[in-house]
Amino acid sequence: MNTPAIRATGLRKTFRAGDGSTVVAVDDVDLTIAAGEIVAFLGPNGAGKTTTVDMLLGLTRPDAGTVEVYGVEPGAAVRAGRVSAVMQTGGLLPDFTVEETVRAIAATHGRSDRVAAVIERAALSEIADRRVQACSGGEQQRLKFALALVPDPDLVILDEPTAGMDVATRQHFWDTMRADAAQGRTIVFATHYLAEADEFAERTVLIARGRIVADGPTADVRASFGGRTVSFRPPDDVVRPDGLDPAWLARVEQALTPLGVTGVEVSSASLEAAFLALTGDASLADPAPTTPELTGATR
Ligand SMILES: Nc1ncnc2c1ncn2[C@@H]1O[C@H](COP(=O)(O)OP(=O)(O)OP(=O)(O)O)[C@@H](O)[C@H]1O
Repeated sequence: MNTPAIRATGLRKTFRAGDGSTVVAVDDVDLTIAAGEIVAFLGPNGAGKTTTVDMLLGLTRPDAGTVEVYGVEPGAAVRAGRVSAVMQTGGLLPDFTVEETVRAIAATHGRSDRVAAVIERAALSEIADRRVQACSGGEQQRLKFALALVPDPDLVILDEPTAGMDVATRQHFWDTMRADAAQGRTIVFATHYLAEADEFAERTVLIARGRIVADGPTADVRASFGGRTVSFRPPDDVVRPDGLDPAWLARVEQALTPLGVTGVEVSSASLEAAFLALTGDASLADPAPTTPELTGATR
């Protein structure tokens, strides 16, 4: 069998909180990621995503457990240019231009040949001469992404990669990621955007309070916990500014089809429903839809 990109077993990390108590940030995490997978590491704030990513990259030493990246310890994999990361924090030099930043990092890797390619890949050509301090949050994020691509790594680990990006930039970012994955790059990204996991990851690892609570194909994670949702659009004449006609609703409960309901759709429950069921975290719920729609969940 091919060596997995990541093999982590029994990972555990605790921190001492300000009040002297112990916080278990990561609690007995086992994770194996095969080469070429796109994996979302999904969890609410404080779930343990960053701490896990730090351990996968060798930035933090686990209290217990082991991590191998392509069969070697993470630091060695990083030094060999096989893995790189886009982290939430981490400095860019404000007075450098975008291109100077890429050149400086490329030089440290001995990969000055990669400068033009990564600038193009991260869609930075138009702002190559812009100083970092004048770049927007999303542009800085793209620059970090470019820096991560400099060593042409087999594995890219991204911690909240699209934070600060607008919709179009985010879309372009993921198109690039997908193209890279199609060529065999392994991509692991931490996110608390459910939609991003749903749309871009083949596999979702759901983490809550330091523990993995679900791990599988994203569609399965979505389907296995949320039951089924039936949604349909009501006829126009029962839609009111403040909602749906309650008398009509009562009749709908008695019988659906004779009431002129069209466009009935049966779809899997959202990943969000799975997330809420598994983590009990309501902070990630989408706002209520503005278009009146009826939905009913069944088990
Ligand atoms: N250096 C530290 N000292 C003390 N506690 C820490 C430290 N780093 C992390 N923690 C705690 O460990 C837990 C997990 O944090 P972590 O940053 O890994 O979560 P996360 O899932 O990445 O969250 P977010 O989405 O907010 O980035 C949290 O309770 C956090 O407060």
